[in-house]
Amino acid sequence: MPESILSGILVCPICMSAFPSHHIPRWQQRVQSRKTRLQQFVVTAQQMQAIESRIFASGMPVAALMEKVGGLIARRIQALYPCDDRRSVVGHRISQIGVLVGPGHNGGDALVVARELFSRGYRVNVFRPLTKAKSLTQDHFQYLQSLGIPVLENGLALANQDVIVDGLFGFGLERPIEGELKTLLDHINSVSVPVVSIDIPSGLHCDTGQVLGTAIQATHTLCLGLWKSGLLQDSALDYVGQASLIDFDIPLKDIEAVLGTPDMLRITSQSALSQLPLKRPPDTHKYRQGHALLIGGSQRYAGSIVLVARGARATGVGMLSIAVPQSLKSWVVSQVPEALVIGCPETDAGAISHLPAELLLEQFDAVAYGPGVTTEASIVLQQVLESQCPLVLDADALSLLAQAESTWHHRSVPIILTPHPGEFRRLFPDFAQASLTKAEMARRAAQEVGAIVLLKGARTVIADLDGSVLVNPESTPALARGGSGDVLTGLIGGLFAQTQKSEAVGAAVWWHAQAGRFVAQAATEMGVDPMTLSEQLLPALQSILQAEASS
Ligand SMILES: NC(=O)C1=CN([C@@H]2O[C@H](COP(=O)(O)OP(=O)(O)OC[C@H]3O[C@@H](n4cnc5c(N)ncnc54)[C@H](O)[C@@H]3O)[C@@H](O)[C@H]2O)[C@@H](O)CC1
Ligand SMILES: [K+]
Repeated sequence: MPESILSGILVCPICMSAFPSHHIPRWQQRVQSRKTRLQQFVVTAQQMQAIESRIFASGMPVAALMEKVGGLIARRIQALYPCDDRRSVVGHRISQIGVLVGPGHNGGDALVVARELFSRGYRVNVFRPLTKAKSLTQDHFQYLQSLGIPVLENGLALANQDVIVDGLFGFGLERPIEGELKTLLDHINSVSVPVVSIDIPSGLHCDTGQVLGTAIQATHTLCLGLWKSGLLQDSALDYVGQASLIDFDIPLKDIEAVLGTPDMLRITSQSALSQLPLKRPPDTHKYRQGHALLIGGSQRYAGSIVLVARGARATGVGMLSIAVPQSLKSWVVSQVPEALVIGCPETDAGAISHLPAELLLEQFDAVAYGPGVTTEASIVLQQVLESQCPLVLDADALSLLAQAESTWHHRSVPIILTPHPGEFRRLFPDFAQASLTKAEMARRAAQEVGAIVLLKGARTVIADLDGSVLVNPESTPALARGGSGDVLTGLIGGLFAQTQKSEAVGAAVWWHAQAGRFVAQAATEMGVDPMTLSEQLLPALQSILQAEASS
């Protein structure tokens, strides 16, 4: 497909779309769209079993599926760790692979992988710590022995391999790993041999991501078929390593039959880019592009409101108003010259005491309130809650909200809460339980109060009022830094003012995380300060759009 370059963006010469790929053949589009949708689904062990049962009931033999999956895993491992054929000195080639085999079908997969890699020239050593096995797994083991593939007597010898394949337990793990097995896994974790885990790192709970006794710290996790919920939990991140999906062509109809309207979805580039960049009608004017009001700042935390404003500015919002303590007004004007800055009466400590009566909140399409306001600003909270305006509440506003009466619950106009885990605990003590996943905590909170709840973390989740949850699967620890949340609040406020759609919240979270990754790549994780982050929001988005257009 020929492409022309306009202002540095790859565009289709036929219709000038930034996505020339839409002219690819229909069958290819169907395959592409299936792959895109597949990346969005998240399942529990029970749901995966139900999907698997449907496939088997439709006639797919269990052994055939295992063979197919094992072959795909072997190919991926071969690409990650090419075999040392002694003819090449390029790349990280390896010769010895140790395969840890469990009693169930995760172990069966591992045995197919072992056999395939053996046939492709790798030296393979298998270790099977538990002798009882499901019959298919046992059959594979018997065949593997007949091929002369060595079986290790002692699992500690796995530490001498170039790479370890972990096929001990998958989604069938049902109790904590103890005794000799625990010693073995702890030993594997203590040596610096790369580990590729099949489906999930052995020891992680498939649904909650909690460690049952101990768990493998994988270098790569090759998740089979559909993303398992446990891999998307903050607590799993130390174990999962680099995670990717092995698509073994599960029919969409079986996924849809089991998941129905999915109650949890991963945010993907494709889903976020269906929102971003926001489309502007050619004949638009500034008042049609949303008017956002940002309320924040105090003498003590003066800079936060500027970071919010810089986030909002990147969204292209038509009009930006900013309410700050009177004493900060001229400085904020100098930082955000395009904004209408409103000086508010302030307390002795330099916080906003109340919003001026002439400031009509109803004229705004969204109000973002909270960063830097201190916990003195409780009158302002009442004023914004009583307005008929969509609200984004963050930072100190959430601490104030935790002390407020519950009259704001199920407000008729949207309200978006953006707590980090500490703020969430103060707001929703009943739902902040270690036994619940973050998604479940956010879901219960959202339904209890009738608000969109964005619970921050390494894997931020967003719960909507209808019980659905989005999880952002890619981010960077570089964003764990004072002020980066202010930029996010601005992004949400700016996007929501223009769209009035809850999808804007997921798009903002994705954009913020991708910008963090973009800056970290150019300037290391240390370089992701909130000012730089806010400056790079648009270059990051542009770079992703270009990559998508040329792929
Ligand atoms: N879902 C799918 O569509 C597919 C799944 N496959 C594989 O099958 C796996 C699931 O297989 P299984 O259901 O057999 O489960 P697992 O292979 O995870 O293991 C279950 C076995 O381990 C035992 N076990 C559980 N916890 C234990 C513990 N703490 N200590 C000792 N033994 C313990 C159980 O009694 C059972 O025998 C997946 O993770 C995946 O690797 C693939 O083969 C093909 C397709
Ligand atoms: K595993």
